[in-house]
Order: sequence, then structure tokens, then C-alpha cells
Amino acid sequence: MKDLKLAGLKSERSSIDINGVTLGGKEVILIGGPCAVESSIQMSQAAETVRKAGGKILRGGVFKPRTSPYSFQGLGREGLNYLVQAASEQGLLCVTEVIDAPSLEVVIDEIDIIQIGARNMQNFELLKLAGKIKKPVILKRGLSATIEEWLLAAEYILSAGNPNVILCERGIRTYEPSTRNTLDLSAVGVAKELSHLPVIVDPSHAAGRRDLISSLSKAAIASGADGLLIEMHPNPAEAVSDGPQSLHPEEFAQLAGELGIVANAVNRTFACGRVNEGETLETLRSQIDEIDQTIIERLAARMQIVSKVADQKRLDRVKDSTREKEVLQRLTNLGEELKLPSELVKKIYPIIFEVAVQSQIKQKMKREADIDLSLVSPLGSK
Ligand SMILES: O=C(O)C(=O)C[C@]1(C(=O)O)C=C[C@@H](O)C=C1
Repeated sequence: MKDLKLAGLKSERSSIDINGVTLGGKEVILIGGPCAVESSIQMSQAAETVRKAGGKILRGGVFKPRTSPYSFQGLGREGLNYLVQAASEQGLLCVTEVIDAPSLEVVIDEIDIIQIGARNMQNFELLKLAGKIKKPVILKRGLSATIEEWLLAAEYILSAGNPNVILCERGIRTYEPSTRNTLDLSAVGVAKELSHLPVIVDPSHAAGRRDLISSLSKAAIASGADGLLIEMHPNPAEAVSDGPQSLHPEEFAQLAGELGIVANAVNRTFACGRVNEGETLETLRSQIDEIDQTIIERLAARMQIVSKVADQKRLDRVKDSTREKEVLQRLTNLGEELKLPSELVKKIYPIIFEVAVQSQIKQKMKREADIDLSLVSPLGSK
């Protein structure tokens, strides 16, 4: 695609480190919070829910670009104080939307990440201003923007000097009225194919209704999203904006508890925050069950590859002690980094290798026997 000089795909994908939180790495990052900042108590409650669920970033709008001029327009600087205070109390980062030069000026020193909303995706003067700062920018896809237009909008920020752009798919306008917008999950894959920038997904603005958020969030992770931006309100019925699409705190926590298994299935991680609070023998065991299931599924997948490897080797060379040593060393180091007792890896892996070698030998002997048979038996040779 022409003109994607800086946003275009490079040999390595970009990850953006924001005070210890990495967007675009192996971990899928959860961003949560209300559409609009309304009060100090609302933000404290939201921040606590986000932190307990394993979220890393608190969201909340203080300058609201609204469809109607009569809708709540945001608390401005006062709201920013509530957002920043609540985030720092819970050890979270915070993100808020800017709509013009004055709002950028107000938030820039206080906020960790700025957001440019869908309606401003092609506000080129704002994009250039966002390029002059060093803080990361979440750039939402415009309501009717093509992926090319979205990436060119990112190019504006990058070419003005800010390398820290995170793309956010938030649904596009289609002819379908059942949802507020249509979440274009294929855009995640396409954007990642065309660009090195991290891509996150906002299922809340896409769906416009809370009943779809859980499934869309899981689908977003499966489709390669590096993070999720989910609206959650301590009391959605009272929300001044986007109540119908905001999750209740319990729904947010439950969803977060379910995301890890999806992340693992696509070789990503998700920092589930189900620690201490609400833990019972039952919930802990169900977490162990989930993890055990993943372990066995991954072991089965490993054995299938081991079987393909057998086809590449001679029967008398099936066991490869050098390779086994290398694998064991790498995994012991990894185990140490992850604070696993060292004997766990050292005990488990020799068994895995032994089973692998035995099954490879069996497979090769069977194949050789089949070939011998086919040579002597006219039936087998047909
Ligand atoms: O890498 C190979 O050659 C394999 O067959 C795989 C594998 C393994 O399980 O990792 C199995 C047997 C070998 O001794 C070494 C490694």
C-alpha cells in the first residue's frame, strides 16, 4: 500500500511499553472503564473493578464528542482529576480521548495514553498535534473509514514524530441495524498484515449492547487483537452515556476470568486478576481444570508434530540426545524465570521425550513392516 512509509509492515512487529505495560507483546491487555467520567466515586469503583479483573488501563472520557449537542459533553479538567486519581490508587494506567488542541493541552501531562476517537480519525490537524507528543496514541478507526484510510491516519501521527500508535477497531457503519456498528474483526488481521502497529478492539462501541460483548471480546482475541477496550460502569442504568453497552462490574470480572483460555489457545497470555477476591475451593479448582485442559491439548498437539518429525528421520536416529538437552536447557531456564520448581521441568520432560521416542519408533517400524508386506503380498502392492 503506497505511502505507508512508517506504518507499513516491518520485519518486526512493534510493541509499545507504557510504564511497564506492553501493548503488542504476548500478553493481551485489558482496558476498561466507563464511557464518561461522572464522579470521583464512580471512577474509584470502576478502577477497583478493572484492577481486580486483571485489567491494566482505566478508560474514561472527559471531553466527549457527542452526536447531539444536548448530550453530556464531559467534565473536562475536573473529570480528568477523578480519572487520574482513581487509576493511580489502583496502580493502573489511564487513557482518555482528546478532541482538539485545547483538550490535548489539558490532559497531556496527566494521562498515560491519549485516544483519538472515530469521529476525529481524519482530523488531520489533530493527528499532526498527536505526532508532536511522545505519549502513546490509541487511534480508533473512523465510522466509515477503509483500513487504508485508517493506516494513513496513523501515518500522519508517525510522520509527525510520534512512533507510539495503537490502532483500535471499534466497528464500522453498515446497513445492519441490529447492532450500533458492525465489528469488523477481519480488520484486525488485515491491519496486522499491512502494518507493524499493535491493534486493539473495542467491542462495546461496535455492538452498542452488552449481551454481545463477551463473545465479541473472545472473538477479538482469537482474531489476533493485542488488547480489548471494554466499557464497564458501576451502575450502567444510571450512566450518562453508553449505559446499554456498558458491562456491570460482575459481568466485566466474569468475562475477564474467561479470556485467559482464549488467549492461551492462540498462543497469547492474559493476566486474569482472579486473585484472592471471591476465591473458593470450587473456583480455584475450576481454574486448575481450565489450565489442565490446555496442558493436555497442547501435549496432544506436540505429539502430532513429533509424529511428523518421525517421517524426517531414520529409524536408527530417532533419539536425538543433543536436541533433548537443548530443549531441556531452554525450558529449565524459562521455568526458573517463571519461578517454577526446577525439578518439575527436569522430571516431566524426560518422560515426554521417552514417550515421543517410543511412539516414533513404533510408527517407523509399522511403516517399514507395511512396506515389507506390500512387497511380498500381491494384495498389499496394488
Ligand atoms: O526433535 C526431534 O528430533 C524429535 O523427534 C522431537 C523430540 C521431542 O520430543 O522434542 C523427540 C525425540 C528426540 O529425542 C528429540 C526431540
